[in-house]
Amino acid sequence: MILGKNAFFVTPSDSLAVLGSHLRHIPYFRIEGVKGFARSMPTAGAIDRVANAVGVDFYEVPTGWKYFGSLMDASRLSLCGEESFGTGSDHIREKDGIWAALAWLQIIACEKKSVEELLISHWKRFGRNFFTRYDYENCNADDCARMMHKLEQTVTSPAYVGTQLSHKNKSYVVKLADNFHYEDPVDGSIAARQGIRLLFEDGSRIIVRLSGTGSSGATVRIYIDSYEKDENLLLGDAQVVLSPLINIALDVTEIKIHTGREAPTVIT
Ligand SMILES: O=P(O)(O)OC[C@H]1O[C@H](O)[C@H](O)[C@@H](O)[C@@H]1O
Repeated sequence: MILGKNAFFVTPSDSLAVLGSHLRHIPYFRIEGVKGFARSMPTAGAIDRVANAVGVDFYEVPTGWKYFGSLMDASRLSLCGEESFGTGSDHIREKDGIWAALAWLQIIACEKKSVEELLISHWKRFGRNFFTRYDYENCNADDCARMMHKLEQTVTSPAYVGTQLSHKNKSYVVKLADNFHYEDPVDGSIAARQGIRLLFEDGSRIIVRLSGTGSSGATVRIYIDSYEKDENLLLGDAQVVLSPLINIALDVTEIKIHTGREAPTVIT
């Protein structure tokens, strides 16, 4: 986890994106070159914009480090990360927090900027992905399966594309909605039904999936990725900016009805 002065919090998605746009400062990449970037599907889309701007291959993979490993083995990946804070490069086939902290220090030294200044410059250039994750732990597995089934049926009906979802004065138009399906570009293996994605026209996203690591019952994870490129809103309070999309996500999933939970167990 990267924290600047006065506990300035950097989301894992932003950390990945800032690393991606400054790899030229790290000697390893000057020698080896930059092969590709990847993030897990629920991770906010900040790195996508960097990949596009610098012309590097980009991969969106299901949750689980093994998907990055496959790309690394094939020399397709230089930098990867997940919303759950794992970050790494291809020097080792695992998450490496020490490497990530050292990479940040190298960038801070070269740019002569604080963590906060680096983030503000980044948001001004690329826009900002405000992000939060709601976890509902130890829910009834059958109720959650029903919720996921109903949500998938609703959002994957062809008429759903173009739907406008609103809360108070903010509206989002559905650009694409699916249950994420991944075909590994190296070995062709398929990972189907990896989580429901609602992608909006402005680049914002709602992701809903069941955890694969919960120990009892089912854990529902709802990921909110609210993209903002209006300069006046870049420094807004994250909880205020995220509030409309959070409310939309709670409505669309009907999570309170299905799980009986008034609030998540954990908010990250
Ligand atoms: O969201 P879950 O299915 O519980 O998975 C949470 C985490 O599990 C493992 O640690 C994986 O290596 C991570 O990639 C993943 O983020």
